[in-house]
Amino acid sequence: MHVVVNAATSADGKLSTRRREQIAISGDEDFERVDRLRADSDAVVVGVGTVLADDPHLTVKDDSLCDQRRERGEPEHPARVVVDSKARTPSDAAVLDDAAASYVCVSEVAPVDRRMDLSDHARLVTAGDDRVDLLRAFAALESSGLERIMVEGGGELIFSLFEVGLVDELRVFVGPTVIGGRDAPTLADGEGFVEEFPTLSLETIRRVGDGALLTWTAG
Ligand SMILES: NC(=O)C1=CN([C@@H]2O[C@H](COP(=O)(O)OP(=O)(O)OC[C@H]3O[C@@H](n4cnc5c(N)ncnc54)[C@H](O)[C@@H]3O)[C@@H](O)[C@H]2O)C=CC1
Ligand SMILES: Nc1nc(O)c(N)c(N[C@@H]2O[C@H](COP(=O)(O)O)[C@@H](O)[C@H]2O)n1
Repeated sequence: MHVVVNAATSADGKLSTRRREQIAISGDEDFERVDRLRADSDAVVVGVGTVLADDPHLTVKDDSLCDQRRERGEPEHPARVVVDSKARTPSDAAVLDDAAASYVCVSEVAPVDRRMDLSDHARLVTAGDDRVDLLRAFAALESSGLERIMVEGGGELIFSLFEVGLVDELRVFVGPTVIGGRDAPTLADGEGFVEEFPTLSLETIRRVGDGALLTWTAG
């Protein structure tokens, strides 16, 4: 399995505003790059915080990229995966529609009625007691044939993936906006590290529109 985390931050490192409302940090050129990365992935993963905030669809937008996937014998869109300990994903969430396969990773604390409801719309992966055990959940995804994983956020999930050593690559588009706000989400939130900080190797820096794309590998 290869896990790429991709996100867009403002120039001051925020993923969105303190209201946790989605804002377009990427410009057209970066959204096209993100679409190509989705098209090259078997699954796109987000945390439930992102689903509740943005209601994303996580499908490939460019029809020619969908055609190329079909020509390669792949489904038109990658699978969508939500990491959601308590099964809070709304049943009418866009990620659960019929456009592509959907997975919801839950923990044992998820209420049975919510699990039953979600199982009508998605394949459920149960891993962890009170929080999704990401190592077990990602191993289950790999067993289902999902090898090329793209993670789109948000900050809580990205931190946890670094914590358990699941990140192979980090691609960050740093855009020309300043958002500010001590409560605005950043690229890696969670508890934060106080020692044994994960370190990255910088592979490339490239100008994309009015921002910069930084590509790092985790060692
Ligand atoms: N600019 C960008 O590229 C992106 C921005 N966003 C923004 O990020 C914000 C949402 O991010 P967050 O609130 O951080 O939520 P998140 O999307 O990281 O989801 C976190 C939630 O996932 C669940 N979870 C289950 N097991 C977990 C585990 N082991 N580790 C971590 N979380 C686990 C928990 O319920 C937790 O509250 C929104 O404002 C959204 O707009 C989200 C994606 C990309
Ligand atoms: N790459 C990127 N740049 C931004 O500026 C963003 N705001 C995001 N957000 C992510 O994109 C998802 C929306 O996906 P759909 O267009 O609905 O398919 C959103 O939920 C974030 O994960 N990403």
